[in-house]
Amino acid sequence: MAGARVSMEVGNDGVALITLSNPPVNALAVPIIAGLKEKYDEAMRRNDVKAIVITGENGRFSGGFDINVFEKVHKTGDLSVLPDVSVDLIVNTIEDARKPSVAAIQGLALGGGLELAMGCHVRISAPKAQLGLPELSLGIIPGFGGTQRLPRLVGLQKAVEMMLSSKPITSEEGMKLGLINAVVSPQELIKVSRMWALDIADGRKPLVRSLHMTDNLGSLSEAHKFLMIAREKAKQTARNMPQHHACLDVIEEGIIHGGYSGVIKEAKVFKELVLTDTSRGLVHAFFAQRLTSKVPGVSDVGLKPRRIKKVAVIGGGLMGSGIATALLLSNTQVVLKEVSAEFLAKGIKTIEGNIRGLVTRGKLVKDKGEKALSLLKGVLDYSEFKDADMVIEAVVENVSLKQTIFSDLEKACPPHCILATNTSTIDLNVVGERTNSQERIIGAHFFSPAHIMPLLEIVRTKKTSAQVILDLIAVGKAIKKVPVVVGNCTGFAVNRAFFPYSQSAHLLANLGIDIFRIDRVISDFGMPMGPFQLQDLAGYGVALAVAKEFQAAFSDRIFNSPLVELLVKNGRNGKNNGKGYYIYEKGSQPKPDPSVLPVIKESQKLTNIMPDGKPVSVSDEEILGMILFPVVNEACRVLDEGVVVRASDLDVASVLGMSFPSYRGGIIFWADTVGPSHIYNSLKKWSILYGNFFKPSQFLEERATKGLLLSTPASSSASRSRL
Ligand SMILES: C[C@H](O)CC(=O)SCCNC(=O)CCNC(=O)[C@H](O)C(C)(C)COP(=O)(O)OP(=O)(O)OC[C@H]1O[C@@H](n2cnc3c(N)ncnc32)[C@H](O)[C@@H]1OP(=O)(O)O
Repeated sequence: MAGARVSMEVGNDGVALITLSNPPVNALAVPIIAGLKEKYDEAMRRNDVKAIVITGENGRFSGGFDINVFEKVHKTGDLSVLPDVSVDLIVNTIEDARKPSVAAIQGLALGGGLELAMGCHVRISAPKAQLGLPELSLGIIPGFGGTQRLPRLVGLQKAVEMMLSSKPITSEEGMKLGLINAVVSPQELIKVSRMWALDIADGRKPLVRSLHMTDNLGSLSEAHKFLMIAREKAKQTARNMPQHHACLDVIEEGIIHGGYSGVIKEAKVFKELVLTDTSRGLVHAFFAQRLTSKVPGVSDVGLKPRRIKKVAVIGGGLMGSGIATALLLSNTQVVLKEVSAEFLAKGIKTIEGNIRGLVTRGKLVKDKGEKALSLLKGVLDYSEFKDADMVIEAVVENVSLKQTIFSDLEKACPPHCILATNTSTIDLNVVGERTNSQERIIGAHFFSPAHIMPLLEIVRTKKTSAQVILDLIAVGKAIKKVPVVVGNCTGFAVNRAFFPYSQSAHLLANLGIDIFRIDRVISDFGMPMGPFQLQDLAGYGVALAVAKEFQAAFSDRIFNSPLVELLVKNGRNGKNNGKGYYIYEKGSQPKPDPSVLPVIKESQKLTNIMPDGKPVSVSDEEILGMILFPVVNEACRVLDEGVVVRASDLDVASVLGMSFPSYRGGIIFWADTVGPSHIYNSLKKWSILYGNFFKPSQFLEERATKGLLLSTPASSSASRSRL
């Protein structure tokens, strides 16, 4: 890895300062690990070295083992590229050395970075450093002794919580828990660490090997009981993922047979987990998410994002107030415009509710909440728009209303102001038809609730300028969203790719397959809920409106199901009125409602698509394919038309916008795991049996017949770019 190096300076005090340097996060790449070993060997040999301090360059200790190495293993299957760090470096070279080591932490010590620090005899930290073991979020477990040392330092309960949640704590909290020995100012960090190292070397302070500690572990029976509860919880929260149970097993090994046994088992299980599909999917998702803001022609042409100080939001409904909340929380001044005092008051109340709700749930400190609210101003006209840097329009989906607003905006806003719309259905070229500002018109497609859902689809037209796209990417990141740049088409990327999702569910229901079985198969796969429960939640009005949009745009591959209309006719309105496919009662889980079955029968009678009038007989695997392969098929068209920059952007969008399980890597990554030719052959078979809805797209057919993965980039001439 270019630029990765480890340096060592030996001071007159006899302390060797070892510095890790591998920008931007000092990841423990293979050359860094080799460099550390080499410097340690030198420090041990030299008589003028009494003690060692390890630190990281540029205010960061280390972001952990180099995740690129996992990607390499995933591509080659070759585990030999994983160096033996746990025993050879951390136990033998650092922890069991004759000379003491102190970790001087700043910024972050995550994963292998924290494990390296825990192998040292003392940890001194600057304030507000992030400390954590997020390995489970990559489908693996800590592999440099973290499963053993963390419980010994902070206690079993806290250690399990930190590992299973993958969430970091601050150095201040670490100090309270016993993970950190002292929190000092950044200016004093190295000085205090050197002194502490010398105090140990000269016997004034004890040398503590955390792997040998036992006093924080509690009794064996308490540990057993706690781990049993943790396993039960993991069954619910981490379905389909092996790393949570594996982590608990490895922790238990160390509690029963001692830390060193635990370290040995950890290393073995770590290597096994690296090869799982879960790790492949999660590592892919990690890099894919970081790639979305790299947009050719936008982020690589030397442009710098402009500062967006003031944003005007038009419309204080659910979306507008959610968007305003997200902006306020990132310290942006927001002007909220509504058409009447009554609507404005309602919008402001929703924003206040959003922010105070975060405070109540402990997700935001009160002062920050109040500061955010102080940045909000409600208005009824455009006078405050004269110095706005960006406007986000979030009114109802009405073409002529939006056109009027955009032509008003052109007059009310300064020429540099970005004009964004949150439309999820209307063509952006049509929205800006009555303006001469096409280059600064852009889509900012948030997902509801906008202050919580992490995806932001940035919709560009052929005329949107690169500067405006870059600015919106920067705003998206500032408000903690993951921006994905997409082209202008019905449904954009996520809603477009997933429109067949509920359609196929309806098609199966009309073929006589039990809807509750369909939902179970889909939630077993890892979606948060099945398509019917999702429809109940979103509301039938939304289902009907969305179906209409897609019917108009893609009439060649639509299944027209009368079911939702029949439900509405029968007084059902989903979760809204407590009566949908499921029964909704306060305080209990939704229960399948048998009284919906006659309505489904009526729909089956109307569509009359069951072969010989009899329900079709299919396996669970076929149900999964019949629901998700049409989604893959439409995702292929999205790729073919160049609606997304790259296949992995669609993976990220599917995970963050549709809650497709991240451990399956995203819709295209998963499809490539299943195999394009299997998907193609299945769709072809079903299209013969059940019609055009399943007909494979040209892109899928080509990939399948040529034996190519769907994620393989198309040659630029072959794809019909919308970007
Ligand atoms: C054996 C061990 O137990 C196994 C391990 O240690 S596994 C690794 C455990 N560590 C982690 O999971 C941390 C992963 N990293 C992160 O969460 C975040 O990157 C961070 C909190 C460190 C920094 O976040 P942020 O400042 O927002 O920067 P972010 O954009 O995420 O990352 C900056 C760059 O560093 C890279 N990076 C971050 N951590 C990395 C790592 N551990 N290895 C390789 N690259 C890493 C990112 O890919 C990104 O690269 P890019 O600029 O080319 O896109």
